[in-house]
Amino acid sequence: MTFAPDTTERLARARADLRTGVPVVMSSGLVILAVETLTKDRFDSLRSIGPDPVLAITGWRAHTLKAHAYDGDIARIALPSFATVTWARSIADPADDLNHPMKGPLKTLRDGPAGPVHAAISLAKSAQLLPSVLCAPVLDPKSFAAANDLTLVSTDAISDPEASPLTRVVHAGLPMDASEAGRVHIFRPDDGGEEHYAIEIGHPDRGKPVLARLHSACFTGDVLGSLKCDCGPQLRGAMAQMGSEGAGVLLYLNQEGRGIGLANKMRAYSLQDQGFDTVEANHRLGFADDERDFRIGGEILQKMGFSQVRLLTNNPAKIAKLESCGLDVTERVPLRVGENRHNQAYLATKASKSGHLL
Ligand SMILES: Nc1nc2c(ncn2[C@@H]2O[C@H](COP(=O)(O)OP(=O)(O)OP(=O)(O)O)[C@@H](O)[C@H]2O)c(=O)[nH]1
Ligand SMILES: [Zn+2]
Repeated sequence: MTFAPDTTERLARARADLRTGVPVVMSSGLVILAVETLTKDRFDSLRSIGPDPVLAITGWRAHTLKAHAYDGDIARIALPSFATVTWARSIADPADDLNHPMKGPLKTLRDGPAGPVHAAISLAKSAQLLPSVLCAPVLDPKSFAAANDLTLVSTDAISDPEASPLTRVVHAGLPMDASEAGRVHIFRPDDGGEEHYAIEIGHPDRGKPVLARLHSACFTGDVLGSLKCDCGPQLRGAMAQMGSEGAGVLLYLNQEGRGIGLANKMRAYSLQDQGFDTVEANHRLGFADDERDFRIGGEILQKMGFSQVRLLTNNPAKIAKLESCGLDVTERVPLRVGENRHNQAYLATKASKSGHLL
């Protein structure tokens, strides 16, 4: 019997720590701080630990900064003696890139293990922060964490995260425009992450393919009626189709901004104001085109008793991911609604760069 948090619970704490600017200690012997929430005091403390702290960024961000990424999809930059919090932020955050394109010379490291640094960046991403961390080595991570009252996390657990199991916490009826026979189910992950919702329409037969949609949260499109994307019309179009067929299930997955979070999506929008397209903006921020984990959708559908789906989507990646979770996608049902003059280029980019079907 113990009250001590387990590996998953420690990860949840670590994400909260990074978001509040508190360092996290990794079992492989690194103390890390997220650049986005870095303060001068903590920066100075980290430097006082010893020599050789590094600033880690992703390969995408390194590419934008014309820095060598010897570690593949991440790069470790040796911290120059003149480095300040503002300097570190300018490396992590592309907001000012066009005004100050020359940040270097940046010396990236080739030697030494990159795996733990890779894990540290994954942790920052899962905290929905800019994917950049300051790392300093410590010889005895356990003692360092205990002495400073910091969270100690397993590097292996971050490097190889399993999808957290989801529990259905409640469901209740909800009459809606699309159908009066609506029901909302709330699913909560065990790891303290975002909850996801399933909107069930009618009484879909569990023995037959269900009309289904995996919708990723889009605050700007779903709530504000943004014309920059097609999410709002897709959400309402999918619900209307389920309503008119009398049955269906829409998963509302809280993976805002293709999994990078609303703050980062708005950073991407600000870059789009500067002329970059939706994919380029993600890359300049250091993210891949799409950071979503569709295993969540697969698990919810299976927990609800569905094994066969007719999937409303234009995105072949969603079909592939559901099938890899063991679901049978018997049909792709196209969902082309909501095109307007503001989102034409966005939709064209999704087709040309992300493989969306027209
Ligand atoms: N990072 C980023 N996310 C965006 C942008 N525009 C929209 N999104 C997000 O993209 C996601 C769109 O989700 P979906 O419509 O479910 O997915 P999709 O990949 O377009 O696939 P289908 O609509 O099923 O064809 C939402 O999470 C939006 O918040 C953008 O410019 N940048
Ligand atoms: Zn949208």
